[in-house]
Amino acid sequence: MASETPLDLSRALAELPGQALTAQCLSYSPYSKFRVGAALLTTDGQVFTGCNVENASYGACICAERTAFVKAVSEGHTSFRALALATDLKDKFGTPCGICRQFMSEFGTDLTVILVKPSGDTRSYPLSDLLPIAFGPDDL
Ligand SMILES: O=c1ccn([C@H]2C[C@H](O)[C@@H](CO)O2)c(=O)[nH]1
Ligand SMILES: [Zn+2]
Repeated sequence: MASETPLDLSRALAELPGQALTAQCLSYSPYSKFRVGAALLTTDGQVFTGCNVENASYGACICAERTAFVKAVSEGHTSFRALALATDLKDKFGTPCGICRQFMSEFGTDLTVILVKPSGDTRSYPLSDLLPIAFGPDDL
């Protein structure tokens, strides 16, 4: 396969918010009614989507971000470029919970996290800004 060009990367990044919004449609959230979607871009240009999946045993709920990461890692991917996160919040940007920040940081804190409003508005942060001085694999 040909190596990824900068044009491919900018197109992949531009498409990621829409893919997170599409993934949000599959949210299984009958308890919180808080619908979340995620789209995760690997460094080799593949995209894995995820949504939050809730459970009658509330503690068993899994967030959209971790759904996307578990799908990707279980298919052999451990190198990631960006994750887009879509919520229904209109007046502010929804942000990843603490567990997800830690979970994502396992695979590198240079990940770009793209927050997405229902309007399609975005705001991006390096994961290292969302989880400074993280505890990670190099600390063990
Ligand atoms: O970044 C977040 C924050 C929350 N949730 C989910 C967990 C639960 O299903 C619902 C309410 O917390 O939203 C996510 O998927 N991602
Ligand atoms: Zn979370």
